[in-house]
Amino acid sequence: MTRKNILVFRELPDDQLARLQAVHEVTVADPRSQRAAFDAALPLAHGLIGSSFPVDDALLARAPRLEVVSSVSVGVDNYALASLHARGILLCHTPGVLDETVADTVFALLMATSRRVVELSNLVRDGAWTKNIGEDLFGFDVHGKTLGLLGFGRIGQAIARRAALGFGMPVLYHARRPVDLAAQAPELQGRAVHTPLAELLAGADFVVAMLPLSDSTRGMIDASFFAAMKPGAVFINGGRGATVQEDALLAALDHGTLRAAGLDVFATEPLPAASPLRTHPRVTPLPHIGSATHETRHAMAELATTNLLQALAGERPAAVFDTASA
Ligand SMILES: NC(=O)C1=CN([C@@H]2O[C@H](COP(=O)(O)OP(=O)(O)OC[C@H]3O[C@@H](n4cnc5c(N)ncnc54)[C@H](OP(=O)(O)O)[C@@H]3O)[C@@H](O)[C@H]2O)C=CC1
Ligand SMILES: O=CC(=O)O
Repeated sequence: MTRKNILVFRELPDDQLARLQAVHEVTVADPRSQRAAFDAALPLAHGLIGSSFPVDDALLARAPRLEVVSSVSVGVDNYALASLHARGILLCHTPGVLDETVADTVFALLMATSRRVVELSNLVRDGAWTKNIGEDLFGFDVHGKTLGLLGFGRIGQAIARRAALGFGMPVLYHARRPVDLAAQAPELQGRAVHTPLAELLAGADFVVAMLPLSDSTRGMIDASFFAAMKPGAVFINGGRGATVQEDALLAALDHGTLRAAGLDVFATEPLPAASPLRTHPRVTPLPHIGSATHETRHAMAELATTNLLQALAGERPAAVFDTASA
């Protein structure tokens, strides 16, 4: 087989890099820190692999030989989908291998916000645990409360399983189409119910957004959304930051009835130092760590590498994103 040129734009584990180097010519160059090397390799590249960097129209215009882009992520909002589709460039991603880990992270945020884990841990660290804590520092139960899920795909369903089967939580979910639970998630039959958004927001004690970022979801979590939430409810975002209007979220915390927010994702990442979300007392912020365990990040890199090798060999990769659907 002809050796092709691969440009790795975000570090890969050594064993996956070795799989690529065994078959192809590989350049590793992070466009943020090794711009000149990246720019030199891009026009020759047949395949790109990496994550967390915008592969936009301008970048694609400088990559005339490109056949495949393999993202080490499930979300594809960093990619110029229309141009990829128009040029017939395959886009691969990593669905499925991170679902359980991301669902764990979302549950960590549910627990942290409702039981005030970070705040009370800091109280101990600060030497302020001088007597039994009083009601002013009590939390709220998670078990038995109602969970409202926005997005009920692979990860949403993994969150719903934890909530319904582990925590006895009724689950209301919102997606554009109801899911055939008998076929896709029989264990959630009778436990998760497709619900109109207004009804979900009025009934849920925890609202978890697990949405992709697209034209239809950008900014959809706005002031009217927060105003429609049950008083005292908690908001968690594990999907993409730009689905939320962050000013509206802050207003709901400061002037509305939102109890707390747990956020793994932000409209701008890393979160700017000046963002009030960084230090708000009722916000638990995380640095986009949904899938960040050793096991899962390795599984993502392995799937992305397999996708790329398959595509460059002229085979149908294991996980192709349908750019025509965007
Ligand atoms: N924090 C992190 O580290 C991570 C974040 N993510 C994010 O989570 C997203 C979801 O991943 P995954 O579960 O695998 O994706 P899926 O494609 O399996 O699920 C997406 C869900 O969102 C629903 N949805 C899409 N558009 C809308 C809309 N306009 N209104 C209501 N529901 C909508 C879909 O249903 P329907 O099409 O019927 O509307 C579906 O239920 C990723 O795209 C990524 O952005 C993923 C991994 C890690
Ligand atoms: O945000 C992470 C992803 O895999 O998408």
